[in-house]
Amino acid sequence: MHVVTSVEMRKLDQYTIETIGIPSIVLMENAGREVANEIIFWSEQQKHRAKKWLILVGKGNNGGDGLVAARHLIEAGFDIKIIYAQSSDTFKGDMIIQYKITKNINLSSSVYQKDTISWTEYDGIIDALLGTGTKGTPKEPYSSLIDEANASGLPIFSIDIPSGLDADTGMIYQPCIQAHQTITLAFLKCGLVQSPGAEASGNVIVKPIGIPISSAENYPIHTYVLQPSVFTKKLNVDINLPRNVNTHKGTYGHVLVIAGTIQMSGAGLLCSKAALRSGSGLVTWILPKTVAKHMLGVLPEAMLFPIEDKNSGQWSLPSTENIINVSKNKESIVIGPGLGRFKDDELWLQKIWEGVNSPVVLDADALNIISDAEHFKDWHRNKIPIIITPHPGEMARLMNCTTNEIQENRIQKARAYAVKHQLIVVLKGAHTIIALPNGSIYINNTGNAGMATGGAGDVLAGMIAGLLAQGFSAEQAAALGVYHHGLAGDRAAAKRNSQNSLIAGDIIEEL
Ligand SMILES: NC(=O)C1=CN([C@@H]2O[C@H](COP(=O)(O)OP(=O)(O)OC[C@H]3O[C@@H](n4cnc5c(N)ncnc54)[C@H](O)[C@@H]3O)[C@@H](O)[C@H]2O)[C@H](O)CC1
Ligand SMILES: [K+]
Repeated sequence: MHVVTSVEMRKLDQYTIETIGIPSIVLMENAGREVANEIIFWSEQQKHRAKKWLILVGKGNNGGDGLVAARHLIEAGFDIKIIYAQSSDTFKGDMIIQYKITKNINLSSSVYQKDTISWTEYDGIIDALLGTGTKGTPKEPYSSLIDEANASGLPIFSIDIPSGLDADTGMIYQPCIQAHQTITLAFLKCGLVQSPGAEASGNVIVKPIGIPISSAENYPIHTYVLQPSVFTKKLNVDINLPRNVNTHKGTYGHVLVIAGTIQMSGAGLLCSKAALRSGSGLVTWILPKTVAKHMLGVLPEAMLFPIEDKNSGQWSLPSTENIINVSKNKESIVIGPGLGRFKDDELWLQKIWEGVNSPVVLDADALNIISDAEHFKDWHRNKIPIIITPHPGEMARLMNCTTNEIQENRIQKARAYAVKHQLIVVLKGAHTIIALPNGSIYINNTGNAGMATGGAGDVLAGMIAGLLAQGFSAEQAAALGVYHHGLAGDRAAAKRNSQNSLIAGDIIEEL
């Protein structure tokens, strides 16, 4: 469940080699053997023999893993050909040892020359070119070799990471191996669970090579992929906890939804319904009076609290007093879906922020208000837990950078903002990132592209507020909300046998 950067991986390697005393050559032998076993397992499932493989070998330890795999595949009756990206005079350390062994057993090999490989003769490729030692875009001849391998149409099994992937950010260089499967060693690498790296890696499996899992605890690694074991072990929550019989709706809390305008009333509706569907006992939706008139009975399970709006259907500064009064007996508050921008909205948000005493979820325009706030820097450092749920564009505005800069380093950006402002950041997108004030990161792997649809964010904000209302901590509510939001989206897409036609309401129905 741990996810590491290349630097962290090297530290864990060093700890294992120097402190525990397992020689690196043993780790490499274990790695190569695990890769060979995966290839044997896969080839046995193919209709035809699939035993003629090319192993593309780089000059570093990733290449060494490949040479070990070659030996074990030969022993298993495979027909193996090694293609060295570079000549052996560039090899060092464990790679020289492996190279000599392959020479001693006369393994068939040659140094790569452009357009000389007859790819169609082979059943598959092992990519042992570049691993966590990659720095920047693959240089020649790696670049041409990667292009040829991708063009061959053969299934490619990458060792540790697909060559051409940035192991830390998930960005892919040009070119990057498009792997059928990636056998990553010891721990997941960050780049394997962030787009577009996740897509280039194909099916990712983690294989132990002798580095103790406990080393990641001691190191300490604080990045995890959200999965049931992480909920129980790290977030101390059992996702299947049944409800206690002797309870009533008050047990499950009361959410205050501050959302919606005449143009975007649906956002408040989706947010309120999602809060109910995530299990909160009660929901009060506070909204401009003109909008409220049209919402009577639309969501009978939610209570409406109309706010004077002088027939504008918009928010205004004087509403803060009512909002703060209504918030008094609520367990959680969500501000922002369909809120729109209005005169003095920064002062409006600051007054509410300073006046309420329950955990707050900030989404959509509430985040844009903060981005434009002159002196936001401090008025959030108060007693209540804050969860913000920006999409990459909103995160870019909050951090005063471009959306691309966010997407190129999602984990670092989300972590930096969460630690600096001491709040929880839910950075939405493929593989949503949850960053905690202490720097811990949870990466979500549920969900699908069909959820890129208007209102999906309103649903997530409502879900997180609904979970907060039930007494989950801010990090539990953020993680549970993101994880189940994606699961519900996956179920909805499966039910409709389509991602394209998914709409936000379908997600709520699958909760
Ligand atoms: N460290 C260990 O105990 C183990 C590591 N394992 C495997 O080793 C790799 C990491 O190996 P490393 O030697 O650090 O480098 P790489 O093999 O990943 O390749 C980098 C290699 O290639 C050169 N290089 C770097 N960037 C580029 C580029 N853009 N273009 C061309 N060439 C490049 C660089 O000089 C290096 O020499 C790890 O992924 C594991 O696969 C074992 O699995 C376990 C023990
Ligand atoms: K590789």
